[in-house]
Amino acid sequence: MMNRLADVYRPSLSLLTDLYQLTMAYGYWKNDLADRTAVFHLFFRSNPFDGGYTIACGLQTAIDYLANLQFNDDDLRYLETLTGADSQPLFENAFLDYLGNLSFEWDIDAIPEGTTVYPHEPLVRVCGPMLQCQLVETPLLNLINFQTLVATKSARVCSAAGVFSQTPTKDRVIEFGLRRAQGIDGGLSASRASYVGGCAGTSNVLAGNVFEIPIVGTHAHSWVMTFDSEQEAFQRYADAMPNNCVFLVDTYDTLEGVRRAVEVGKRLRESGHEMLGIRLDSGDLAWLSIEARKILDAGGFPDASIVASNDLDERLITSLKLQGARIDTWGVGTKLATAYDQPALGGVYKLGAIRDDDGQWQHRIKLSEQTVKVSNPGILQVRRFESDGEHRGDMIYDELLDWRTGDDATMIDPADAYRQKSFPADTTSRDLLTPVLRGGEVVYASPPLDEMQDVVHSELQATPSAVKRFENPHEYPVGLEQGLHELKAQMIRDARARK
Ligand SMILES: Nc1ncnc2c1ncn2[C@@H]1O[C@H](COP(=O)(O)OP(=O)(O)OP(=O)(O)O)[C@@H](O)[C@H]1O
Ligand SMILES: O=P(O)(O)OC[C@H]1O[C@H](OP(=O)(O)OP(=O)(O)O)[C@H](O)[C@@H]1O
Ligand SMILES: O=C(O)c1cccnc1
Repeated sequence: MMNRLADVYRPSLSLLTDLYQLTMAYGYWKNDLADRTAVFHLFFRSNPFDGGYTIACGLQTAIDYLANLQFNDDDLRYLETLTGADSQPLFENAFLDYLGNLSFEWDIDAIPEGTTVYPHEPLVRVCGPMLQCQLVETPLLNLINFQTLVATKSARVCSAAGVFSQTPTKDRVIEFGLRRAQGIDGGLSASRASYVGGCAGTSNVLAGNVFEIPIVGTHAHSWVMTFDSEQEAFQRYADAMPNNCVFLVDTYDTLEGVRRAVEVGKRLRESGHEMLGIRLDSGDLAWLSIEARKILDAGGFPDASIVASNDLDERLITSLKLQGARIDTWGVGTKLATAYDQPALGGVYKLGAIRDDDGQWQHRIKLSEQTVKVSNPGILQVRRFESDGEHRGDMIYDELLDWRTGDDATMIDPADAYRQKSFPADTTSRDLLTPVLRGGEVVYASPPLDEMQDVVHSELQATPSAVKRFENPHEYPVGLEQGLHELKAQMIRDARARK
């Protein structure tokens, strides 16, 4: 059956899940476990891009999804058609009625967008009826994994360009990735996450409309190729759009192109408009930008921007900067929007605790051959310690255990119990997980995207520079609170003894 795109991107997203969430939901319902209270954590196990940090992103999208989640009649009619191996319906009608009448009750806490986050830290904590927690595993991972990945890439690209430098520069990064993005939502989500991560704008007009992100556009080679000469192409563009003139100068001979842009720019000025700049899209971008800068300055255009594009990423930008490139606007497409060198963040969603028949919390753990992959039990929170304006370490602690704010804190590396770090009780600290839903109602007002960018900026200012470097970054200290570490070790011993 062929659907129009407008039908596929539907208002109800309750079917945007893996079937196994629904088979488990059915199982919980059949076993009278649907309403058993449980807590799950969404976390990842390693920073992307061999980097030292990650930028949390996608929460507002996730909240929007959760706040509007419902199984409508169309969804239920589809689920009714599903059959098992014996050709009998997969789900009883009474279960589908139950889904249709579900009123969601989760308490959800999450780390605000733009915050630096690290492996093993819960980005989202979902507490509520087991069935309801289970249902949202796949969509939460879908929404948070990708945007967190792209926001991290964006922060890296923007750092390389100097966007976050202490001494302000003119540098800005524009995201140009829509044509190479992973489909419609890949493009839209990438534009949002790129903006949160520090980009100044996007070429994606739909993202501009949906997220109120500044949009930016120059012109392509086809424009220049349409006319008999480059000079004519620039002039006709200036006549048509005098208030948005960035000329792409590399169709034939780049430096000749810059000289022609200057000529057209002078005529434009006579008509009361200013040429905004030129764009380089091939050749040696360092050398060409240096030469182009000289031509623009000598021609009376010291404020004209030099935009560069062509397979740029954080490493290439770093190299171009070291070569003295005079580029001030970095157009970054494919490598940013597709998170080219690491196409997925390996975020996972694991059960941390469940209430028993007597209402007592029972810790839960998932074993693995690799110690670092063993999940953390409990109702987890993250405490970030800071001193002298710098982040010093994050401690994952269990709200069910005895550690309390104001106690001395000792944390233990989950991958190596011999690595410990302590913070005296008077160390400045804050909890990262913040209430976002209570009893299914949204209690958190997402800040505007501009403010999320500011969070990225201040978070990176406070991140040790050794953690931020691209090559062999220093591992930021993240540990388990001592009591949690001991509980986990005991649970691992008990579970292995049971095998
Ligand atoms: N000075 C430089 N130092 C390092 N890499 C550079 C430099 N200048 C350009 N590059 C990068 O080198 C790669 C190749 O660029 P080049 O223009 O030679 O090839 P191209 O992309 O095939 O060109 P075209 O778009 O004309 O086909 C691009 O990723 C570009 O960004
Ligand atoms: O290189 P990216 O970071 O993805 O940036 C976007 C690219 O898209 C456009 O050209 P396109 O790639 O369509 O064609 P071209 O390579 O022939 O210029 C533009 O000129 C950039 O080069
Ligand atoms: O506006 C541009 O220059 C642009 C937009 C998308 C992709 N490449 C370039």
